[in-house]
Amino acid sequence: MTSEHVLLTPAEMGRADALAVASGIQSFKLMEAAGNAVAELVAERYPDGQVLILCGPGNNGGDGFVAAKKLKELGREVRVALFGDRERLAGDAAFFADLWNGPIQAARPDGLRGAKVLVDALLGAGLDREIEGGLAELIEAVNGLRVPIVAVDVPSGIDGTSGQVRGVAIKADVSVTFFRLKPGHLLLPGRQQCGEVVLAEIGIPDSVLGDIRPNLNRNNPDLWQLPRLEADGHKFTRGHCVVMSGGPLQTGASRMTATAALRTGAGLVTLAGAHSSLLIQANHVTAIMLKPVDGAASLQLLLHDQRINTVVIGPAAGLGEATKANVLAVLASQVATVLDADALTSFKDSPEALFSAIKARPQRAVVMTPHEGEFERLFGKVDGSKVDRARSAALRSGAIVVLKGSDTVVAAPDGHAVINDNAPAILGTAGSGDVLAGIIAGLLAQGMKGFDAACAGVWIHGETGNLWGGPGLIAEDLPGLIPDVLAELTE
Ligand SMILES: NC(=O)C1=CN([C@@H]2O[C@H](COP(=O)(O)OP(=O)(O)OC[C@H]3O[C@@H](n4cnc5c(N)ncnc54)[C@H](OP(=O)(O)O)[C@@H]3O)[C@@H](O)[C@H]2O)[C@@H](O)CC1
Ligand SMILES: Nc1ncnc2c1ncn2[C@@H]1O[C@H](COP(=O)(O)OP(=O)(O)O)[C@@H](O)[C@H]1O
Ligand SMILES: [K+]
Repeated sequence: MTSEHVLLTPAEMGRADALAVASGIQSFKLMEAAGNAVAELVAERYPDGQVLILCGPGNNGGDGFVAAKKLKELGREVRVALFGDRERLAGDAAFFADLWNGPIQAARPDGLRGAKVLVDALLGAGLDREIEGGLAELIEAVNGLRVPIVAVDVPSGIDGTSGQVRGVAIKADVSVTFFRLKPGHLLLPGRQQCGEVVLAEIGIPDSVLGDIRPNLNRNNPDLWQLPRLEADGHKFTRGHCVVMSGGPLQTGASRMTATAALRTGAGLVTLAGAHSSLLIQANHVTAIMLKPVDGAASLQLLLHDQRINTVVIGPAAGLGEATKANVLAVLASQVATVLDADALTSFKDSPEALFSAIKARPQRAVVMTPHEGEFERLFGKVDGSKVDRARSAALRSGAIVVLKGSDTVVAAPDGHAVINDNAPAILGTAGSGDVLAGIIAGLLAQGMKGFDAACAGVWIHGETGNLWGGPGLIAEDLPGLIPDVLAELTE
C-alpha cells in the first residue's frame, strides 16, 4: 500500500522532522524547502503586486522569512510584518530572519493595506492554546481584507489535529503543507478554512514513517480492493443480505438500503419483516425478495440459513424493545452486521448490552453508522477530535464505527482510521444514510472485511453524490448511480 494518503498529526510531523534530522538532514534545509515551496506557489498563482508576509514567533514564521527572501529574489515587492519580538525568534527562524535584508514591521491590524496577496506564516503546528488579544484582532482584520491569502502549513488558528478553530482562524484561499497532510486539513471546520490544500515535498524521506507507524489515512481507493467477480461464481458466492423492514408506514428507508445492497453487488437481497409491511414492500420491489419474520425468534430461525451472510438493521426499524431483541438475535448469529439509525438509538439506555453482544464474536464484522446525534445517544459526550471520538467508540463497542457527516470518520477497534472528504453537501438529504448502510452491506455480503467495506462504502456513497453533481438529488437517486461508480473503480 502506498503511504501517500497517510495523515500526520502535528505531533507526528514533529517526529518526522526529528527523524529526518537524526538521519543527517539539516533542519534549516527543511525550513528552506518549505518556505521556497510557499514562495513558488505565490509566484505562480499570484504573479502581480506586493506580497505581505505575516510572520509569527515560531518556525511557521521562519518559513515566512524564507518565502520573503525567495519572492524578493524573484523580483517581487515584498513586505514582512512580524507578530512578536524579533529578539525572541530562535533557531532556524532566527537564522532566516537574519538573512532577510529588508525591513521588518510590526504586524498590526492597521498596517495591512496595499498588498495584492498575503502569506499567513503566523502559527502552524505549534498552536497550543486559544488565540486572544492582539493576535485575534490581527487575524480578524486579515479576514476582513479582500485579498487572497496563502497559509503556511495550516491557516493560523486551526488546530492541525482536530480541525477546530482555536478562538479565531485565518480563512485561506490556499494552504501549503509539507510532507503529508494533517487531519485538520480534512476535518471540519478546518477543511473550509484551508481553501485548496497543496502538498509540498521538503526532503523528509518516506522511510521515517516506518518509525512513526501512523494509523490514520485520507480515505482513497488505494486503501481497499473491491470484491472481484469470479467466472465460476453464482449468486450465493456473492452473498445473501437481509435487510430488516420498517413498519407498514415506514418501508421506504429499508427499501433504499436493500436496493443499494443489491446494486453494490450482493447476490441476493431479502427484506424481512412483518407480513403487513411486506405487503407494502411487494408493491415496490422485484429483484429484492421478501420474507415474513415475526419477532426475534423467527429472525433467529431465518438466520439459520447459512447462505445468509449479512444483515442490516436500523433504517426506520422503529425504536424500542422489538428492535433491541432483533439486533441481539442478529448478533447471536455469525452474520456480518450493519447497525444503523434505530438499531443504535434503541440501545441508548443500555449501550453495554449492545457492546457485549458485538464483542462476543470478535471475528465477525459489525459496522455501526451513527450520525452525530445517534453517536451521542449511544456513547455520550466523548472528548477529543472527531477521529479520537470515533476511535474510542470503536474500542468501547468492538464495532467498526462510521461517524457520519461531511467529514465522515471510519475507525476500527485497533485504532486504524480514515477521514473521508469526497462527499458533497447534496448528500445531506433524507434517506442518504440508509443508502450508505446498504452499500456497506453489499460489500460485506461479497466478503469484504469490515473496515475495508466501511471505507469503500463511504467513498462510493460520496462518489454517487459527485456523479449526480447538482441540486435536486433525492436519496432514491443514489442506488442507480452506484453501478457507474463501481465501473469507474474497477476500470
Ligand atoms: N516539523 C517540520 O518538519 C517542519 C516544520 N516547519 C514549520 O514549522 C512550523 C511549526 O513550528 P513551531 O513548532 O515553532 O510552531 P509555530 O506554529 O511556529 O508556533 C509556535 C509559536 O507560536 C506561539 N503560540 C502558540 N499558540 C499560540 C496562541 N494561541 N497565541 C499566540 N501565540 C501562540 C508559541 O508561543 P509561546 O507558547 O512560546 O508563547 C510559539 O512561539 C510548522 O507549522 C511549519 O510551518 C517547516 O519549517 C518545515 C519542517
Ligand atoms: N454536508 C454534507 N456533506 C457531505 N456528506 C453529507 C453531508 N451531510 C450529510 N452527509 C452524508 O449523508 C448521509 C446522511 O445520513 P443520515 O444523517 O443517517 O441521514 P438519513 O437518516 O436521512 O439517511 C451520511 O452518509 C452523511 O455523511
Ligand atoms: K499559518
